[in-house]
This record gives sequence, C-alpha cells and structure tokens, in this order.
Amino acid sequence: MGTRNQTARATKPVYIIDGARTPFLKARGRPGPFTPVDLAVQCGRPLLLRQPFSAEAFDQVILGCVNVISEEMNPARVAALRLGMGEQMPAFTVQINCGSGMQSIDTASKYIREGSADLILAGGTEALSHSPLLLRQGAVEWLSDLQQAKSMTAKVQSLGKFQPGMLKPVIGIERGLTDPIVDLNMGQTAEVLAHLFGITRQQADEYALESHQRLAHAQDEGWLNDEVVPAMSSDGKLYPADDGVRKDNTLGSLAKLKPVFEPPHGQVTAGNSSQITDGASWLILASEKAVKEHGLKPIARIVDSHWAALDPKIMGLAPVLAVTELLERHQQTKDDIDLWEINEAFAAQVLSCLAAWEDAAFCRDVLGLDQPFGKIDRERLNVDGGAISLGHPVGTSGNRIVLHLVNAMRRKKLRRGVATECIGGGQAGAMLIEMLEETS
Ligand SMILES: CC(=O)SCCNC(=O)CCNC(=O)[C@H](O)C(C)(C)COP(=O)(O)OP(=O)(O)OC[C@H]1O[C@@H](n2cnc3c(N)ncnc32)[C@H](O)[C@@H]1OP(=O)(O)O
Repeated sequence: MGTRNQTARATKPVYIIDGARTPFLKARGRPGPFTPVDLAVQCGRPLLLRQPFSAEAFDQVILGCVNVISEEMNPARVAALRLGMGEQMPAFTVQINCGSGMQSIDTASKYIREGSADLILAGGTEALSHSPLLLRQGAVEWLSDLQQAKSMTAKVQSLGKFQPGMLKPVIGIERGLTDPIVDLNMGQTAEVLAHLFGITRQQADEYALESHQRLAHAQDEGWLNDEVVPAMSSDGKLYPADDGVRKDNTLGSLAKLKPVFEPPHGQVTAGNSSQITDGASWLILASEKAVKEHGLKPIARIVDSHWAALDPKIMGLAPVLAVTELLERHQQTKDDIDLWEINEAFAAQVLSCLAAWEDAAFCRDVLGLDQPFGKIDRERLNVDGGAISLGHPVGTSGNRIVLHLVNAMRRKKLRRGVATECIGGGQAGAMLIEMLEETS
C-alpha cells in the first residue's frame, strides 16, 4: 500500500483507437489449430487492414504471452513480421502471468504518455492447448548421459539405467498453474479464498451459471461482433465464435461436478473455474499527435493503471488492492465507475473480492479505509460473461477485458470503467478507462 497517497499525474492522453480478438477456443486435450503467433496474426491482420494508415506506421508492438513456444521466441516480433509491419518494427513480449495482456497496454500507455511513441499495437496471446508435455528430471538426466556416452560400453551402460516410469510426462500447464513459492495451484488458491470469505458451492455455481447465461445472451444479440474476428486454420476450417459457452447450462448440472482441487469438500469445480482456452487480442493505442496525423477517431482514453501484490496464497484477492489504490489516486469511489470487468479466474475468487470490499474489518485493516468500499452491483460487473464461460487464455485475458469493457461501455453509452485481473504469484493489475464524449 506504499503508493496510495500518490496523486494522479497530468500526462499526455493515451487513446484507444480500435481492437479485435480471435474467438476463444477451448483446449480439448490436444494441440489446437493455432500457435500463439497464429492467433495474434489471425486477429491482427483484419484489425490492421481496416485502419487508415499503413502497418509500418506503428512505432512499436508489445505482446503479452505466458507460454511462449520454442518455435516462436519473442512472439511479438514474429507476429509483427508475419503481419507485414516491416523489418524495422521493434517488438517485444511481456510476461507477468495472467496480467500479460494488460501489461502490454500499460507499457504502451507509458511510452505514449512520456512522448517516446505515438502509435502502438498492444496485445496478448496464448495457446494453452500447445503447452508442452515435459520430461521428468530423471528422464532428462538419463537422456543427457546417453547423449554424452562416447564408447559403445558407456552407451550400453546408460541404456541399462532406463526405467519405464521415466516416460510419464509432466503436464506443462499443470506445472505452470502451480505457484512455485507456496506450492499451491491456482484452483487451491481459490479454495483458500472461498474458505476465508465463506463462499459456498451454491454461490460459486450460481455465479458460473450467470456467466454462461450472460455470454450466451451477448452472443445471441450479436454484441461480440464488434470485437471478435473469425479465424481460419491452414486446412480451411473456420472458427467463427467463442466455443466454451454452455447455452443449456443448469444449476443441477453444475451441482453434479466434483470439486477438482480440494476433493471431496472443496467449492471449486470444472464448472465454476475459468476454462483452459486459446485466443489472442489486440488494441491500437495512439497519442494526440497520431490521432491528428492519421485522422483517427479515438473511442476511449486510458486514464491510468495500477499494480498491486500480496501473499501468493491469496492471489485472487489482489484486484481488491489494485482497484482501491487506483481509484483512491483519482479521488474516485466505486460509485463513479459505470462498468466493471473483473477477470473470472474462479467464481469463488471473484465473489471473494466482492465480499472483501463489503467487509468493514477487511477494508479497515487491509485497505486502510474508514468505510467499507461497498457493494459492486452485479448488473455492472462482467455484464457479458467472462473467463468461466468464455475461457481464460492467460496471456490474453487482461487485454480482452479492456477491449470488452470499451465495447460494452460504447453499447450501453456509459462513461467510466475499470478492468482488473488477479495474477498468479499474488499480483493484480487494474486499469481505469474513460469513454470519449462522442462515444459514450
Ligand atoms: C491468475 C489467474 O487467472 S488463475 C487462473 C488460471 N487458470 C486456471 O487455473 C485454469 C482453471 N481451470 C482448470 O484448471 C481446468 O478447467 C479444470 C482442471 C478445472 C477442469 O479441467 P477439465 O477437466 O479439462 O475440464 P472440462 O471442461 O473437461 O470439464 C470436466 C467435466 O466437467 C464438465 N463441465 C465443465 N463445465 C461444466 C458446466 N458449466 N456445467 C456442467 N458440466 C460442466 C465437463 O463436461 C466435463 O465432464 P465430463 O468429464 O463428463 O466430460
């Protein structure tokens, strides 16, 4: 809480010009049709094609990605080249776990604010279905010894040390979703929060059901058409829409699922967790100068952002700190915010954040507030569903929630919104967005 008394700084405005994302495609136990760069290119190309300036006009590309694959090191640069942005386009990749897609926006904003760039493509991409299967340490050592054995005798000796158990792979994603400091996987951290804030299975399932219902409604109404561009794989198969939503979901079917992370009594199930998904998202950010130079029509302004951290065991609670500190810096309260996106890592995690803000003792002792922060109206929160129904490509979601917040505020003619996400390792990012008069 060291930065809470900072006052908002007057800086050059940062505008959101446009954005697009791929459909979010559920990982179904085998590599999906797109790598991280494929995804970034799929939605980047139509986005760039509809701009009134050339792809080479950008100053920088910044892309969040958690699980970079070895064929695509620095996916930002690979994507920029495949997008035809020119050999001279600087591009770098950022990784802060589930905050990566928002970190790219924040870093881009800072470049624009300080005047060192005017036009930046900032995104996030993730192909969780391509997470590697890893060899166990014993197998790695055995293979290394075998490779280094020079004589036939040494090779035979090495071969003799093989044990079939060595072939059992380590699932990369399971390791990646486990905190290395506290040795809890992300689902277990949600269980810790459910316990701390008394979130019941019924509450978590009701939240999850609503997420599916809201996303289904948004799809049926065509509200996502402004942000989703269909993707096509190299074999010509079309992926037109997000595919994780269950339009026929019921509380009954959710209630039947067994707790995954703390069986048999835990609250967190496959139904009330975010899904493991592939997807990418981009935003175009511009300075005042770029807006004038290219005759652009900005949609919104990035006011500010804030990052906070706490004990990794309760990582899902970090949005409470990040948002409270961000709003305090701008002398705003929750009532000044028209629309909220809180990334749905887990239903129990989002509900714990809401509970913490209503808890007088928590607000006093942890947030240092005289009064509870207060209740966030569910009608203003994740109005079109979230990661539980849509999926959570971890490096992308922070970008998607900002893109969606802007689109939802435009549709609803609202003015001010906050997007926030928890981050494995015990962090959170929060971003304050203001629509421009003409678009709100
Ligand atoms: C900082 C952060 O953001 S932390 C968050 C980072 N992300 C995560 O930690 C990911 C969390 N999620 C997960 O790990 C996974 O989704 C898990 C482990 C919970 C579940 O994985 P899987 O078992 O592969 O999920 P899957 O989608 O196959 O569902 C399992 C079963 O539940 C059923 N199911 C899932 N959702 C629902 C639902 N909403 N309603 C009814 N049934 C459902 C499925 O049909 C499936 O049933 P089956 O076994 O009969 O086929």
